[in-house]
Amino acid sequence: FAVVSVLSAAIPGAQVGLTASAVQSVAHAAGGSEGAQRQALQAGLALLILAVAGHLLDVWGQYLDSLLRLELTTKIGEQVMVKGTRLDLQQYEDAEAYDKLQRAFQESNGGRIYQLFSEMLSVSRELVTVASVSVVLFAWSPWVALFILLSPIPSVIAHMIYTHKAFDVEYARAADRRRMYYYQYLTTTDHSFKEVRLFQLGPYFVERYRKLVLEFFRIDRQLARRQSGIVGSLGLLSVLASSGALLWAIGSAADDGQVGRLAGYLQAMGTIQASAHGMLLGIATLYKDTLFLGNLFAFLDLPERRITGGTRPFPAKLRKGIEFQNVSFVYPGTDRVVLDGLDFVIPAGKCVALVGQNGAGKTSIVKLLTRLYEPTGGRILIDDVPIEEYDLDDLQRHIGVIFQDFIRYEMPVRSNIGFGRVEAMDDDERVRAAAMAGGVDTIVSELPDKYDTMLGRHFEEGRQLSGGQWQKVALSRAFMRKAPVVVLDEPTSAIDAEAEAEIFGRLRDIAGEATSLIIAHRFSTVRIADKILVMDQGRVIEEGTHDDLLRADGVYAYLFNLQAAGYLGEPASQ
Ligand SMILES: Nc1ncnc2c1ncn2[C@@H]1O[C@H](COP(=O)(O)OP(=O)(O)OP(=O)(O)O)[C@@H](O)[C@H]1O
Repeated sequence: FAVVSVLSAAIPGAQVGLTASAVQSVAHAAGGSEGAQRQALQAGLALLILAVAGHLLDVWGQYLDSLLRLELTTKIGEQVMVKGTRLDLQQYEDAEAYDKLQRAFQESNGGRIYQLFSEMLSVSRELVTVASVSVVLFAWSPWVALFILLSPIPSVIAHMIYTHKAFDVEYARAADRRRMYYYQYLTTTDHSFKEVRLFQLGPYFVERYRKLVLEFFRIDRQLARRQSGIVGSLGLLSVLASSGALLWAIGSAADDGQVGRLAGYLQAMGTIQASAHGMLLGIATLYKDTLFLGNLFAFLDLPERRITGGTRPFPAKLRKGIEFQNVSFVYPGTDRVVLDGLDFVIPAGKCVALVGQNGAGKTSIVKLLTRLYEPTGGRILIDDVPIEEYDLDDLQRHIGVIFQDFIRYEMPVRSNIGFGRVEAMDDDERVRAAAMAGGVDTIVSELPDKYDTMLGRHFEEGRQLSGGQWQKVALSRAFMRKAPVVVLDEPTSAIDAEAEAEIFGRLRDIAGEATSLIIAHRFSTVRIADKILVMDQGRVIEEGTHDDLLRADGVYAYLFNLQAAGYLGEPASQ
C-alpha cells in the first residue's frame, strides 16, 4: 500500500516538468522553431501516459486502503474486548478508572487508528509530491521554491494550537459525556421505559441532557471563534507568501519570455499549495489522533488481573469447608469498613444462609470468596488452605455463583443455561438436567424452539420471560456448573413460593455434593439452611440453625416473627 501510494505521489512532479516543456515547445512552434511541434506532442503524450498510470495507481491504492481499514477495525475491536475481560472488578467499579475505560471505548472501533495509518501515508504521499515538484522548482528558482514551500506553515501551526485545545476540552468532558449517554440510555431503552414513562421522567432527563449539550456547545463555540481568529490571521501570512511568489514569477516571465516556466510555476503552485497544505494539515490531524489514541493505549496498558492466584488446583469436592478468619474489607478508594473482623465457617457439604439488612456486607463476602476483591485483613481458607494459593481460574471455575444482578443474556435458552459451563453447552442432557434443577424445564417445553428459542426482546423472534422465569434460568446456569461450591445471592427473590420450595428441595439433593452459601431476605428460603449467619454492619452477630436462632430469641427471631406476622396479618410480638 505504501509503495503504491508513494509511486502515485511522485507523478505530479513529472507533470509540472512536462507541462512546462509542452507549453514552451508550443511557444517555440508558434515562433516557427523546427522540431518544436514534435517535442510538444511528445510531452503531451507523456502527460497522457502519466495521467492513466496515476489513475490506475489511485484505484489500486483505494482498494488496499479499504483492506487496511477492515483489518485494523477488526483487530482493535477485538483487542479492546479481550482487554476488558482481563481487568479487575475494581476497575469497573471505580469512577476514575471507569472514565478511562469509557474514553478508550470511544476509540475501540478502530476508526481512529485506521485514520492514523492512512493519515501517515497521506502525509508521506504529499511529502513525495512536494519533493518531486520542488526538485523542478528549485532548478528554476530556489527563492520562489522556498516561498511556495513555506507558505502553508503559519496556517497549519494555527490548526495545531487549536487541536490541542480541543483535545483538552474533550478530555475533561469524559464524566459529562458519560452522564449524557446515560440520560440518552434512560430515555431510549426497553429496560428503563416503564419507569421513565410512568414516573413521567422523560422531560427531566431531556432537560438534563440539553443543559449538558448547551454547555458543550457554548465552550465549542468559544473555541471555534478563537480558531477562526488564529487561523484567519496566520492564514493571511500564507496567502501573502504564495501571492508574492506568484508576482515574482510573472515579473520574471515578462522579463525573459519563458512562458513555459510560468505555466510550470502556476501548476506547481496549485499542486504544492494543495499538497503542502494537505501534508501539514495531515500532521496536525496525526497529532490530534495520537492525542486521542493515547486514551486507547492508556486503556490497553492498564494493569491486568492484579489479583493473582497460586498453582494449587481447586478440590473437586471440599473435605473440610470454607473458613473466614478475622476478615476485614474496605473497598479500594473508600474508607468505610464494610466487613469488620468476620469469623465463620461453611462446613463441607452443608448449606449456609446469610441474612442481614441491606448494606450489611453480604454480597461483599461473595466478592471476596470468588476473589473479585482481596480482603484488607484476615484470611479465607478453603479446606485449610489460604484461598490465594489456589489457581485463580480453577477456583472461579469451581464456584457456581449467581449474583443478585445476574445477566439476562439476549440469546437462546441453551446459551443462557449453557454459559454455566460453556464447554458443555452442546451437551443436551446436561443442559436439560440443569434446567430441571432450576425449575425452568416446563417453561422451556412450551417455547416454540425449546432450548433454541431466543430470549429477550432485542433480537428477532425473542421471547420475553417474566422476572421470576429469568431468575430460574439464571439458577439453572448455576446448576449447569456442577461446582463443588455454589453461591446464590438472593436466588429466589422473584420466584413464587411453590417453585422456590421445589428448587430448594433440589438444592438439598445436591447438598453433600456441594457446599453452598445462600444470601436471602425471605425466611422461607433461609430456614432450610443447615446454618444461618445473621450479619449486621459487617459482623456476624448470631449463628445457628433456624430452630436454635428462634430459641435464642434475638435479632433473627424478631425478624422472622416480623415477616411471619406480615404473612398472617398480625402485629409482630417483641
Ligand atoms: N463497589 C463498591 N465500592 C464501594 N462501596 C461499595 C461497593 N459495593 C458495595 N459497597 C458498600 O459496601 C457495603 C456493603 O454492600 P453489600 O453489597 O455487600 O451489602 P449487602 O449486605 O449485600 O446488601 P443488600 O442486602 O442490599 O444486597 C454497602 O455500604 C455498600 O454501600
